[in-house]
Amino acid sequence: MGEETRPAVHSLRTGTRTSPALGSSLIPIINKLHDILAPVGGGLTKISLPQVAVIGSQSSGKSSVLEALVGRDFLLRGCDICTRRPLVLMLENRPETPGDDGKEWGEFRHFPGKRFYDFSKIRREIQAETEKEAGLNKGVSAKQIFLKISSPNVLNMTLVDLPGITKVPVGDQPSDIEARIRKMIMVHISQQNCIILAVSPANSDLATSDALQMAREADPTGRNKLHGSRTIGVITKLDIMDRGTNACNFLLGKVVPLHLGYIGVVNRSQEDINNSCSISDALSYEEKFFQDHPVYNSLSGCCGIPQLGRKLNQVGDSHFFAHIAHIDCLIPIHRAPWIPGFGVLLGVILFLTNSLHFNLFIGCAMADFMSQILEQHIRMVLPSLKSELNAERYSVVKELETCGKAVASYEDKGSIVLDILSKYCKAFSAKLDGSSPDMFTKELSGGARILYIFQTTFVKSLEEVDPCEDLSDDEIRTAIQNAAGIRNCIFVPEVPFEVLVKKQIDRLLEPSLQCLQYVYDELMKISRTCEVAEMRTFPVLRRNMDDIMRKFLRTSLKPTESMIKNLIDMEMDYINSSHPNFLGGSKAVELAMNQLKSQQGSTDVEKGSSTEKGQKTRGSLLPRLTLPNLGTPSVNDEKPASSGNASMRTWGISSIFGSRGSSGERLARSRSLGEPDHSDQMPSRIQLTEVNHAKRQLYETFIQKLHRQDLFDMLLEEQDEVVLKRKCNEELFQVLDKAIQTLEEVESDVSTRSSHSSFGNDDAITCSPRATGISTRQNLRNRSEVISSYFHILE
Ligand SMILES: Nc1nc2c(ncn2[C@@H]2O[C@H](COP(=O)(O)OP(=O)(O)OP(=O)(O)O)[C@@H](O)[C@H]2O)c(=O)[nH]1
Repeated sequence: MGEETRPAVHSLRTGTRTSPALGSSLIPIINKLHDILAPVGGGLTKISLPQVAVIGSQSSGKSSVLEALVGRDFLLRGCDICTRRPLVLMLENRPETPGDDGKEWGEFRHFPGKRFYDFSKIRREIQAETEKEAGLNKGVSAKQIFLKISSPNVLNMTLVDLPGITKVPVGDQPSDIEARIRKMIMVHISQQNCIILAVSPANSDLATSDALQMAREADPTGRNKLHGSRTIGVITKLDIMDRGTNACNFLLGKVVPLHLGYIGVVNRSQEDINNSCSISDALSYEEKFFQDHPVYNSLSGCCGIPQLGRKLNQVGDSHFFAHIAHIDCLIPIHRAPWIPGFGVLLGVILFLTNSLHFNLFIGCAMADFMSQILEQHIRMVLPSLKSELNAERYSVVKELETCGKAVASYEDKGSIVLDILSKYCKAFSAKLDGSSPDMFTKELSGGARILYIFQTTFVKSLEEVDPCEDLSDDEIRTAIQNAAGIRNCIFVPEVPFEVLVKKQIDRLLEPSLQCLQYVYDELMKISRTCEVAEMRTFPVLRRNMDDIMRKFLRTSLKPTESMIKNLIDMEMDYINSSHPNFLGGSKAVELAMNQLKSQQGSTDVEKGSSTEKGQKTRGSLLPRLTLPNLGTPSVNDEKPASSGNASMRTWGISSIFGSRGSSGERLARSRSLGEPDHSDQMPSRIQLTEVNHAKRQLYETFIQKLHRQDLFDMLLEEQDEVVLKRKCNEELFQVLDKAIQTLEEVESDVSTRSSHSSFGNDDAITCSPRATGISTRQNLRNRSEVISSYFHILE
C-alpha cells in the first residue's frame, strides 16, 4: 500500500470529501470553555461540553479507531501496550494562515507551551505520563491526560480514549480492576453531552459485548424500540471473522438495535503495525476491503472509518441540537412571529434530526441553523457559568486572606507584627467594652460576663456566707463573760462583739478571691476569642502572644489578691460602729423589747417552742430581731422555729447585724459590720487592678516583649501547609481570573455572532421585521434560504 493510494479524506480530517462540519465553527468556543474549566476542576462543569468517548473491552480496537479518526499514529495500542489512563484528546482546527506550512502539533496540559511536532514523541510522552501515575506494571489510574492536537486538517472535536474493560487482574492491577475501570468509564459516558463510541470486536460474541452493555446502562433511552440516544456502535476486526460468518445483522441493528446505528471498520492488524503500515495505507486497504466484500459492499452507509467520522460530525451536532436546543431553544423560536408555522416545521426537523437516516442527508443549511441554536445555548449558560467562576474566585480570595501575605523585608515583618498586636489589643478592649463587631447573641460574653460575675455570681456567693456559722451561743456567752472580767455583766459589752465580728469578716475573703479567679478566667477566655485572622498563619507568634497574655494576667493577679486581703484586713481592723445602719447591743435590746411587747400574745407559743428547743441556742441569749423597714423578710425569717441552720441564722449575733434576706437587708447588714458595702467595693478594686489594667497595659507589654527585630524571623515563621495553601490559591486565583477574562471574551464573541445570526438573538426573534430594518430583512432572507433548503431536503 503506497502513498499514492492514500484516500482524499480521513474521517475527522478536513478535505474535499468530508461531510459539512456541522456546528464546527462553534466548537472552538466550546473547546475554549473546556480549556477554561479543566484547570478549575470538576465543580464547575455545568456547561455541557461535547465529547466523544471510546469504550470497549481490552484490545477491542478503541485506540486504533481513534487513531484512524485522527489520522495520526500517536496512541498506546498494540499487543502489550494498552490505555491505562483516560486520554482527553482535543482536536483543534487551526485555520491555515500565510506562512503557516500546515504543521500539526500536540500540546499536553502538563507541559503548557511545549509543542510536540513529532507524534511518536507524543506517544512516548503519553506512555511516560501513564507510568508516572499508574506504574510500570499494568496498573490503571483515573487521572486524565489532556492532549490538544492543533492542525488545519482536523475537525474540532474532543475525543476520550478510555482504558479497556478487563476481567482478570494482571500485574499490579488490584483484584477489583473490572469494577474500577467500569466506574472510570461511567464517569465519562454518563454525562449527557457525551457521545459513546461502543467498540466491539467482530471476532467475539457481539451479543455479550461489554461496550454495548455499559453504553446501555449510561444511555438507556431510545426511540422507536431502538436503544440509546447518543451511542454509536462500532464493530472492529471485520477482517478477521471466522470464514463464512459476517456482521451484517449487527451492522443493520438486527441483534442489538441502536437508535444511532452501527459502523463496521477495519483497522490495522498487529502485523500491519509491526510492518509500519501507515494509517492512510490502512484506510485505503479498508476502503478496498469493503468495496470487494460480497456482503459489506451493499452496506457502504455503515462501513468504514470515513463513514464513522462523517456520522460523528452529524450525530455530534444533532445530538447537541436535539439534547440542548430542544429543551432550551424551541419555545422562543416557536414564538417567532414572522414565519407562521415555523415552530411546527422546527418540531418536525427536531424529530427528524434524531433519526439516523435523516442525519446522513442533512447539509450545510442545517449546519448553520444548528450553529445558531448551539450559540443560543452557549449564550444562555454563559452568565451562570460566569457567576459560578466569580463565586469560586471570591472563595479563593477568602481562602487567600486566611493565608496572610507572604513577607520578605524586615520593615514588612515589623509592621505585620505591629499590626497584629494592635488589632489583637483593640479586639480585646472591644470585647470588654461591648463594642466588638462579632459579639455573641446567644450568651453573655466579654465585659458583660464580667459584670455578671460582679453583680450576680459574687453577690450570690456573699449571700451564702452565714456570718453566724460556727458561732455558738456558748462561744458568745464565754466571750461576753471574758470581757466583763471579774465584774457581773449588766449591759451587752462591745469588746466581745468586735472579737467575734472580726472572725466572721474573714469569711468574706474566700468569695472575694473566688470572684477574682472568675474574672481572671473570663479574661483568659476573652483573650482566646480575640485572635486576628493573620495570627493563624504565624503559629509561633500566636504561641508567644498566648504565653505573654497568660503571664500578664497572672502577674496582675497577685497584687489584686493582696489588695483584696488588705481590704478585708482593713475591715477587720476598724469596725465602724457609728455607721447609721449599725445596731449596737443596747439598740438591739431596745428593738427586741419593743417587738416583744407588740407580739406578746401572739408569740407566746413561738417563744415557748423556741425556749423548748434548748437552752444552748443563741435564741435563748438574745431576742429575735428583724429590721422590718429594710425589705421583705426572707423565707427563713418567716419560719423562725424550723430546725437547722436556716432558723438559727435569724437568731443570736446575726440579729444584731440585721436579718438575712433581701439585698437591701444584706447591705444594711454588711454596713453594720463597719464595711461600706463589700459587694460594691470588691468588684471596683478587681475592675481597677485586673480588668482596666489589662486594657491599658496589654499593648505596651506586647510591644516590649515582641516587637523586636531579632524576633521577627522566628515570630513570623510560617507552616509549610500555609505556604503551600497560599501558593495553590494564588495559582487558582490566576487561573480563575484568566478564565473569567476568557469567558468575557467568549461572551462578547457569542453576542457579536448572535447579533449577526438569524435565530440566535432573542430580540430578533420577538421584533417585527419591519421595525428592525435592513439587518432583519437580511436575516429573514437568510432564514428563508435555510428553510427552503429544509423543504428541499424533506422532499
Ligand atoms: N486485524 C485487525 N486487528 C485489529 C483491528 N483493530 C485493532 N486491531 C488490533 O488489535 C490490537 C488491539 O488494538 P488496540 O487499538 O490497541 O485496542 P484497544 O481497545 O485500544 O486496547 P486497550 O487500550 O488495551 O484496551 C492491536 O494489535 C490492533 O492492531 C482490526 O480491525 N483488524
